[in-house]
Formats: sequence, structure tokens, C-alpha cells
Amino acid sequence: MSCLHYTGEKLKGLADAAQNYHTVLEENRKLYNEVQDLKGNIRVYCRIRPFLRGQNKKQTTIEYIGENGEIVVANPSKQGKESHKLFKFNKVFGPTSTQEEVFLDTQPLIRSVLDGYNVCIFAYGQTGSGKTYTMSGPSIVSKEDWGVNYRALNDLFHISQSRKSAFIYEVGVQMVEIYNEQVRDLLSSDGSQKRYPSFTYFYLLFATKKYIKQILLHYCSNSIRNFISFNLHTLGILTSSQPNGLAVPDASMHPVKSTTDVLELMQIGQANRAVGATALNERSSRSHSVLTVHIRGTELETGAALRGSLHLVDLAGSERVDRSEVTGDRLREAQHINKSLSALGDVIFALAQKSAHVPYRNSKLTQVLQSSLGGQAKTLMFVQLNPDIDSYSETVSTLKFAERVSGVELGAARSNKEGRDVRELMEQVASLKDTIAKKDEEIERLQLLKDLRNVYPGINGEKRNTSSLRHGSSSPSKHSVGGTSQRGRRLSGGKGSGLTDRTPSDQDNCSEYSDKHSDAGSQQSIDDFRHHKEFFHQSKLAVVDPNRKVTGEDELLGFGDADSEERLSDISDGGLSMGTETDGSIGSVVEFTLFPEGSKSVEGPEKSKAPTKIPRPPVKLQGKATAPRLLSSSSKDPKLSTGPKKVITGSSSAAKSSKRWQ
Ligand SMILES: Nc1ncnc2c1ncn2[C@@H]1O[C@H](COP(=O)(O)OP(=O)(O)OP(=O)(O)O)[C@@H](O)[C@H]1O
Repeated sequence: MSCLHYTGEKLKGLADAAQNYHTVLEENRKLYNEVQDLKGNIRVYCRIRPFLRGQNKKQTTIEYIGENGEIVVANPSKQGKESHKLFKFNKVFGPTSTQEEVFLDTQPLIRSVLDGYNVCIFAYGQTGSGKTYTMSGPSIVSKEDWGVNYRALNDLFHISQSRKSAFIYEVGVQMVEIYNEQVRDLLSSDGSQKRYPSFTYFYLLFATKKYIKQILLHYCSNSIRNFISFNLHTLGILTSSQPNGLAVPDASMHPVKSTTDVLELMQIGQANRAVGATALNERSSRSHSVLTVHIRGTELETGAALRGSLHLVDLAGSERVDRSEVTGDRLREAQHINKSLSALGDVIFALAQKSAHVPYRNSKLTQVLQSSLGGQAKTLMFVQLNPDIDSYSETVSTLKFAERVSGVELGAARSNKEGRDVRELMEQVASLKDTIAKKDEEIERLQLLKDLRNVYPGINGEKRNTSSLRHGSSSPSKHSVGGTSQRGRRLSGGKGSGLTDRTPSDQDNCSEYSDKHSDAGSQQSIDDFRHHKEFFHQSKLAVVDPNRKVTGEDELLGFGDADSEERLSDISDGGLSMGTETDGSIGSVVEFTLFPEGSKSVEGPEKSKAPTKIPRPPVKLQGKATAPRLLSSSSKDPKLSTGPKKVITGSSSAAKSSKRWQ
């Protein structure tokens, strides 16, 4: 009795251990997947198609399907080690797996689209292996048959509904196919539209928006362009300039509010898909189809915006050209398909090797999928297998490709979430850039005026200066303006040969005008010269003789100008490069700095006060690291070496001009 009891206890212990073993195994699988998520691997699920009706007597090549993603394929024509090959993926779905089971493991990815991630799910495999079955399903009549596409969208709407107290989501759908390296809109307003008049509204709406947008984008400045793009986002249209934008901006975008909307659209898309016939599959799709779902969500409490996209890709068959017994058009199609699939492989392997260059541009397919294949996306590949022994070599090459893909680490995916603060800052930056662009134009104008005033010291009023400028630019005496004329040419397209081009008569003219310069202006020059002298002395790169007597010419030839130009340029550049750190004060600094001076005479006490208005920050001396480099490089010019004053004028001015205007 006690022996029986003992055995019973032992058996119970063993049963518990077995149960624990399975629990641990399951946990391990979860942890493995989590680690993979953290590493950002492309997930690979393998799905084996069952034999079709009439194929009962066929021999299968699938030997073993493990619970942890192992699959063994057997080659009956080989002996020993070569007769079996083992591959391992995230999961393997056998021939009896249902559409629902397959989707259950895909669902977490769909959810993450609503959290602002880019997700790409694609099906890879030879013709007839079940790619379309997995992605779309055999029919949409019965929910059980629904493939990943419909289920994913259904899920998106359900989840977005369940989150509606916290989030508002807008969903837009595009569907394109890549056929013979040409991208075609499967939902465009062609014949199919007439068959589905209920979509006329959407077509018109989006066509009109796109048209207006294009006109505006063409004529508007950068900042306005940003503003338009931003506003159109809120209406459900994204641009390719955005990290999560449209890969094919010209493809029609269709706002959808329910799964029914999507089903109708996808029916149109499927009907428009290029379908041909090959020896392998009578309804073989000879194109890649890409269904893209764009999500824009706004968190009601915080105002944070997020953008997610879901690419659902049904690739064309991956079989080798020789096997599909095709010629003519079919052969060309097969070649295009193979080329684009190998480009996909190249991209994935470049990512795997962390190459600096990822060859996205080698095919339309990789261009379209670029945002979903990079480091920020979550990618899932279904590897579809035909179990038929006749397909053994195709099966092995498909599995080898998939095995390499499964080892690719993309890096942890990142969500496209923008807090309200970030968005407001972006708006602010856009408007500041606009302001700065205007100020830059103003600086250019003022610079020309200043140069003219240097040449014609008697000119005071802004109006007079402007008219002088106009006359100057058209009159034969233009060259006598020297630096002014040169700078003007440089700013307007860089065709001028620089200040060193000045003829002796130009220089003479400059000297002549410099003699007429005011004392106040000279005083300012001297201050600036002292500042420069100190700096050049420190840098040991200056080509200027620091003991040289300062004259009015120094000011004319650039000390005062270079400095003020530098300051203005620094303000301008600083504003542009500050990005989100920029605040409204930059604009006002520019305004304060420019306009009072620009509209006043060069002569008089105002000018000498100018530097106190724009206090030279202590970091400025260090920040001038570029100046010595430019000076020294300019000094190599033999023309410049004729006189130190020209060196300073030319280099400093040129340096600043190129910095600011290029
Ligand atoms: N899991 C499955 N269960 C039942 N039937 C399937 C399954 N997978 C595929 N089939 C059937 O196999 C046939 C070929 O499948 P499908 O058209 O999806 O292949 P495909 O890889 O998309 O081919 P192509 O490359 O030509 O697009 C279809 O009749 C489909 O219904």
C-alpha cells in the first residue's frame, strides 16, 4: 500500500514537473520574443499551406514542426545528413492552422500601430504557397476566412473605439501595386470607381486637396510649406517629408471609419490587381500589393499626437524564372519580381550588417517599404511554404532566405509620438524660421545699403540708398563700387569672382571714398579693429600686421562691416540652427538689431553706440574659430597677399556670406 502511495506521489511529482516544464518553456518563448522585440529583430512566422483538393496523393517535404519555431524539411532524393534540414523561426504554423490562430500572434503588432509605431507585415514565398490566403484570405464573405489584412483593420477600429475616451484616431488607407517596377494606385479613380460610386466623394475630396496642396507647396516658402503640411496632417493627409509620411504621396488616400469601408476599398483594390496566368498557379498575382493604413491619433488629455502606419504587403511569387516556364511578357514580369525581391533581400542584409549604406533605392518595393524596414519599425514576415515534394528546392531557398531575415536586428522600434509641447515648439520654430528668412532678406538689403553708404558717405536715407542701389546696379560705374558690387553679385548667385577681382581703379575709388569717412565711423572701426587684433593675436593665424596704423580704410574694407555682418549672421544662423530650442526672443533680437541701425545714418553717434546694443557675448571670441581658418585660407590667394586690409575684408566677408547664404 505504502509502495503504491509512494509511486502515486512520485507520479504526481513527475506530472507537476512536466507541467512546470511546459510553463517554463512557454515563458521562455515569451521572453525570447520580448528579447527579440528589444533587439528589434524582424519576426518571421512560417506557414505551411495544406495540400489542395486533388493533391491527396502528393508526398510532403515537411518532416517535423516544433512548438518553438523549428521546422525540418526532408529531401527523399538525398541520403544521410543532407537529407534533412532544420530551420528555426519565431513560430511555425502547420497546414491545419486556422486564420484566427495565425492572426492571434500578429495582433500585438497591430495594437502597436495605434501606439504610434510603423509596422510592416509581408508574405514571402513561391507562387501558390498561400501568401494571398494569409494576407487577405480566400474570401471576405465569411469572417473565419478573413486574412491578416481584414482582421488587422477590424482590430484597429475596435481598439480605436475602445480608446475613444482617451484618443481620437483618424484612419486613412492607400493601396498600390508594384508591377514591372511601376507603382500603380489600386484605388485610383479609373473604371473601378464607376462601379463603386459611393467612393466618388472621397476621390474628389482628396484629389481636390492634393491639387490645392501642390499649388500651394509650389509657390509658398518653406515655412508656409511646413504650416500647410501640418494642417493637412490633421485632415488625414501626411507628406513624405515626415518620418512617418506617405511613401507614395500621389496614391489616393481614403479616409475610413469602419471595417466595412475597408472591405469595400480592398475589393476594389483586389479587382484592380494585375493578375496573370503561369504554369504554376492559374490565378497567380504577378505584382506586389501594398495596403497601407495611416493612423493619426490625438490624446485628448495631453494633446499629444501620434502617427502610426501599417504596411500589409502581399509579395509576388518568389520562384525562380526557369521553373515557371514563362516567356515574353510573363518572363519580363518574373524578372522584375525576382529583381525586386533580391533588392528586398539586399536591404534586409544591409540592415543586418548595420551597413552605412542601405540600398533602398534599388527597387520600387524597397522604396515604398523604406519607412517600415528601417530601425524604427516593427517588421513581420510570413514565410509561406508549399509542402509538395516537387517544390523542395524552392522551399529550401525560401527557408534559407527567411532564416537570414530572422537574424536581422533592426534595433528597438520607436514610436512616432509628439507631445503637445513638441508640436507647439515645432509650430513656433516654423514661424521663427519664416521670420528669420525675412530678416535675412532684410540683412542682405541692409548690407548692400551699408556698402553703398561706405562708398557714398553722403547718402543717409534708406529710400535714397535703395534708389542709388538700383542706379548703381545698372550703371556702368557699378565696378567702381568695389566690395559692394562684389558682395551684391555673390549674394545673388555667387557668380562674382570675389573681392580680389577688384581692379586697381576699384581700389583707388575705395581709397577715395574712405578719406571722406566720418570720424565717428572711424572710431567704431578702431574699436572693432582692437577687438580683431586681440583675437587674431590669440589665434596666431592672422595675416594682419597688428601694429599697422588703423585708418578709415580699415573700416571701409571690412573691420566694422565684417564684425556687424558677423553678428547679424550669427543671430541668423543661430536662430536657424536652434531648432526646437529657439524661442520668440530670437526674432525680436534680429528686429531690434537690424531695423534701428539700418534705417539710420552711418554717421552720427548712433553708429558708435551700435555695439552696446548688441553686446558681444563672451563666447564669441571662442566661437570665431572659423574666422582664422578662412583668413588663412584666403591668405593663400596671391592677390590677397598684396595688402592685409584686403585679406581681412575678403575673407571675413566671403566667409560670412557663404555661411549665411549658401
Ligand atoms: N492555409 C491554407 N488553407 C487552405 N487553402 C490554402 C491555404 N493557403 C493557400 N491555400 C490555397 O492555395 C491556393 C494558392 O494560394 P494563394 O493564391 O494564396 O497563393 P499565393 O502565394 O498568393 O500565390 P501567388 O504568388 O500567385 O499570389 C489558393 O487556392 C488558396 O486558397
